[in-house]
Amino acid sequence: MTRRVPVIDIRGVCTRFAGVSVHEDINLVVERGEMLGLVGGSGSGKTTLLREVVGLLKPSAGEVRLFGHPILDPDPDVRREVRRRFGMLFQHGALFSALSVFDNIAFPLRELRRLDEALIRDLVWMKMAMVELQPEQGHLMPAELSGGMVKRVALARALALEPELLVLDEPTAGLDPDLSENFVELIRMLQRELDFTVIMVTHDLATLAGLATRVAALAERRVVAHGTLEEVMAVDHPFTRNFFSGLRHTAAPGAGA
Ligand SMILES: Nc1ncnc2c1ncn2[C@@H]1O[C@H](COP(=O)(O)OP(=O)(O)OP(=O)(O)O)[C@@H](O)[C@H]1O
Repeated sequence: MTRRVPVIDIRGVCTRFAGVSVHEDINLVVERGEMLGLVGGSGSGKTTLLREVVGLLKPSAGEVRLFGHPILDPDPDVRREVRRRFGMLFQHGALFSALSVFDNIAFPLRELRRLDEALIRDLVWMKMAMVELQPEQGHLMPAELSGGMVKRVALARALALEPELLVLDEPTAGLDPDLSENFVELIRMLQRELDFTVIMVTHDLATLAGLATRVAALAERRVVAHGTLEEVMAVDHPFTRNFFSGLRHTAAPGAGA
């Protein structure tokens, strides 16, 4: 029987900045269709790990493989092929401020695919419809958008190449609870429809409970808990006790599993 290649395979990753260790021997596997929520205290290295997953940062030791290939494969053709298979929504620099909504969403299509403009237009409009934006909103500039719209445009851009993997850094940060809930529902609906895999960093318990099928907790430079939300909540560690204390007092989480 052949084993399915994991979407993300983080192997023995160690990260040091100027001699200070942030990660020591991180090992995590994300299988196809999973939505992994990464949690951890401030400065525990969550965003750094996401940057290593997408190849923006090289770990000091160990490696990250996406779809069976090292994200930093020496062959540029392999790197480009892997790059086309994931989309990302990072908290900072979510949109290019000098580009319209349309051009933001078209950006990865122009950068990583050779397509004619008529096809790009159709694809951009399709992605806009997916995130409930009207075609006439395509000419708006990022500064003219509400916080919720910025998130939806950034999501449309992350989905432009029909990725198999979506990488989300604090997807609901800065949204009020209603907008946050709508955005979580939109991601959940799109995931059911498009069947992509997700890795996300979040501080928000509602986002975690609403989306994550698995959770990994980073503390003391390591993964201290990994499993379903219920399993991770049950781990007796100072970080998990503190982080989940709010959830324990509310109704059972409606995890996206
Ligand atoms: N490029 C860098 N150079 C030096 N130190 C860095 C760099 N990037 C991150 N760090 C340090 O690594 C540690 C982890 O940072 P990171 O942003 O990954 O944490 P985080 O868990 O995402 O935190 P938060 O929840 O506050 O966003 C921090 O101490 C940070 O100062």
